[in-house]
Amino acid sequence: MTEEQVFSAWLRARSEPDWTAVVTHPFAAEISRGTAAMRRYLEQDFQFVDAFTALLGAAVAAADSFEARVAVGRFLGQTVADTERGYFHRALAAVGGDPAPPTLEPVTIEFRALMDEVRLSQDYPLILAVLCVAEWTYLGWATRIPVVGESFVHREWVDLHSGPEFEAWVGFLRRELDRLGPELDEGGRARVLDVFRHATTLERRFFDMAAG
Ligand SMILES: Cc1ncc(CN)c(N)n1
Repeated sequence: MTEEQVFSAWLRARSEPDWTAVVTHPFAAEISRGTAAMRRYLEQDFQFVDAFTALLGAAVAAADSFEARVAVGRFLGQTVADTERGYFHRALAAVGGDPAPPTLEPVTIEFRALMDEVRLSQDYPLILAVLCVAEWTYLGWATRIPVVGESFVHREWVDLHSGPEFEAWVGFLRRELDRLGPELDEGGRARVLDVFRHATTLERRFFDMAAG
């Protein structure tokens, strides 16, 4: 099977032009240069990460193998609950951000609703679809940008979403979709595509919101 034939590549190809718009988004370039207005982005993204963490927990519960539960559980415990949590606390303090902002942007509300919906479905391929979009698009922009700014707020955010460990995590999510896709019937594949596309559109709108 060629790269283009695997399920994850099929999903990504059908999520254009939004996919390319996310990984080439001007706000991502702003993050890399360290000139972006990060406060609103980080405040809203901390609310995203809360629902995303719950979704990772659902993936542990819904996965169909011990090895998959371990891979997701390890990422949840070591990266999100440790490195990423620490980053958010330090970065929000540095930019004067509110960890519990009074207002959630419409795109934040919609993204959280999508994550809650697939979490409650306990449908592993649907859960994987959202996780894969969120991580693969971030790997996409974070590995494209050549130079990062001096501030840890920008540098660590790029580091968190690039490098061999993050690549391996995205590779795992893709392989899980590639393994499960051929086992789904047409309706099942269409549902995964629907969620994948919706999440990609929300990623684009999230960056649009951050860019102001
Ligand atoms: C909106 C969004 N999408 C993805 C990621 C990467 N976990 C994030 N932090 N925020």
